[in-house]
Amino acid sequence: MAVVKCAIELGIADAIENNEGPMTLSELSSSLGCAPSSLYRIMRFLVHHSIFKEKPSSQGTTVYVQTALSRRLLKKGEKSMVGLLLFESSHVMMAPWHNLSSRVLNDNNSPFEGAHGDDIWKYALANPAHSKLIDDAMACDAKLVVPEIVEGCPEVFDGVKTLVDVGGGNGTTLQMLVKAFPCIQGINFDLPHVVSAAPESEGVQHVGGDFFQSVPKADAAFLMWVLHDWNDEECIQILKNCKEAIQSDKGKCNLSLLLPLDLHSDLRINNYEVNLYFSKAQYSNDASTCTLPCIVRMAAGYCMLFNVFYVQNQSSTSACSISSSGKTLYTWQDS
Ligand SMILES: C[S@@+](CC[C@H](N)C(=O)[O-])C[C@H]1O[C@@H](n2cnc3c(N)ncnc32)[C@H](O)[C@@H]1O
Repeated sequence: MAVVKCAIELGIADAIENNEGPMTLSELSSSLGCAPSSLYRIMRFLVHHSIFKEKPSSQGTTVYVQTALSRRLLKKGEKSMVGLLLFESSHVMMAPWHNLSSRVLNDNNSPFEGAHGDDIWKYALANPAHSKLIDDAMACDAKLVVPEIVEGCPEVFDGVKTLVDVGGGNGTTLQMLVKAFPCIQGINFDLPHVVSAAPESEGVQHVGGDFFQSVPKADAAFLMWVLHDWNDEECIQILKNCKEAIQSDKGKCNLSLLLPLDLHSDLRINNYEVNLYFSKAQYSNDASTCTLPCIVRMAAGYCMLFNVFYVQNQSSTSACSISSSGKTLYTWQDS
């Protein structure tokens, strides 16, 4: 993480991109204004981890070449992950790792609170610079993920006229969804200090509040990178408030499921299928089960988030199962 942060701060990927071609160590070090010997050690590490590539040049020297991964380290551009990497490698986010043993010894103790005295959201309220780091991190993730949602399962937005993004950050996600589906009116719902710093955007209304209290009314609720922050009881409260916000005779509900990877490690490697078993099978013509569009994401390396969209008024679910290559890996009753 430290070396990746160093590469971003030095602007290594930007220098190679601006050069419009591979660079030797001496070209790169003079472009960045640093000593070749120190830079060599950084580049050796980054090449070893396949972030940059090394190849022989026609002049017999070695040159450094950009890869798809190193382009994530460009400071600008739609595919840049710099915001997320600078957030995760910030002093504030690294400090809790030094409290890991106290978390193991005392399960109720959050490492973040141990390091900073408050949970991350209260800390962000009191520290606007950290709040902006969070927003920028999430926005750069959204720029990668939302186009996949738009392209991969546009049908989940069919008929949705109003969409509330619950914990929507600075509204980047909704801005992109509303652009892709202009019939949708977006409501970006987040804590008051977050929405007050969010940029205005056509088709997106910012609403400040607390999702543990209530969620603004809409045809559909959308949650991304939210439930992993909370325990089961808190997730249930958030989801209940989402359900309250959606009229029962219309709309779509976004159902999310978190699974610990240590329990379901085989989920990592296979293709996933989520089956919802309907008590009233109106979604499909005659079958009592169907596979719905589903987005599977890794969340922080320890759990998976399944986002399943279903039409709320068409049927009620009584059970859900997740299977991979025909083998049922997880079942979940009484939804
Ligand atoms: C990890 S971010 C996800 C942002 C956005 N959904 C995305 O994927 O880019 C979690 C968001 O939840 C918001 N949040 C935390 N507690 C909240 C609360 N009680 N009510 C509303 N929003 C909250 C945070 O401010 C933050 O923007």
